[in-house]
Amino acid sequence: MSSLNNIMDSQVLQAFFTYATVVVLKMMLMSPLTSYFRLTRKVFANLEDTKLASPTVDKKLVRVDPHVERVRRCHQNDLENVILFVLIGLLYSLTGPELSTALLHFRLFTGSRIFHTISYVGALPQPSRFLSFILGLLVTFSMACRVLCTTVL
Ligand SMILES: N[C@@H](CCC(=O)N[C@@H](CS)C(=O)NCC(=O)O)C(=O)O
Repeated sequence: MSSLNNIMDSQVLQAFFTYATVVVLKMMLMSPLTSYFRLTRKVFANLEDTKLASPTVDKKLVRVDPHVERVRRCHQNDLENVILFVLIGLLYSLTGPELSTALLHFRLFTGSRIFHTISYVGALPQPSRFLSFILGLLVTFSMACRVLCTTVL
């Protein structure tokens, strides 16, 4: 129990919890954002959902809209990247990295995912989205290398 307390006292772990929560909260925002676009653009995924916008069930409201699909793809991309960051980041935090190095990793990843969302939802010109995606991927990769170096070597 006392070793668990020692682990929880780690500044790196506390920083990781903070940044992981920020990036997960950002990802959680994508669902309400999708709903916002569905309601304002009257675009629904299921027949029964159309009643949210029209008094009767309306088949015409079940359709695909480019704006809704853009937000959905952005959410999907978060799922492909944020979950890996949370998993690898936790292992990385347990390897005892320098606080400054760990903070650099966590901040770069969080910033890259926020910028990825802005560039995707805002349809900014490429390579803005690509660069933010690759930065986040490299950060996760760097943390994974540290985990493997600590455990294998
Ligand atoms: N699953 C992704 C893998 C590659 C990736 O994540 N690329 C970034 C930078 S171009 C992206 O934002 N892809 C758009 C997307 O996932 O919808 C894809 O199909 O594009």
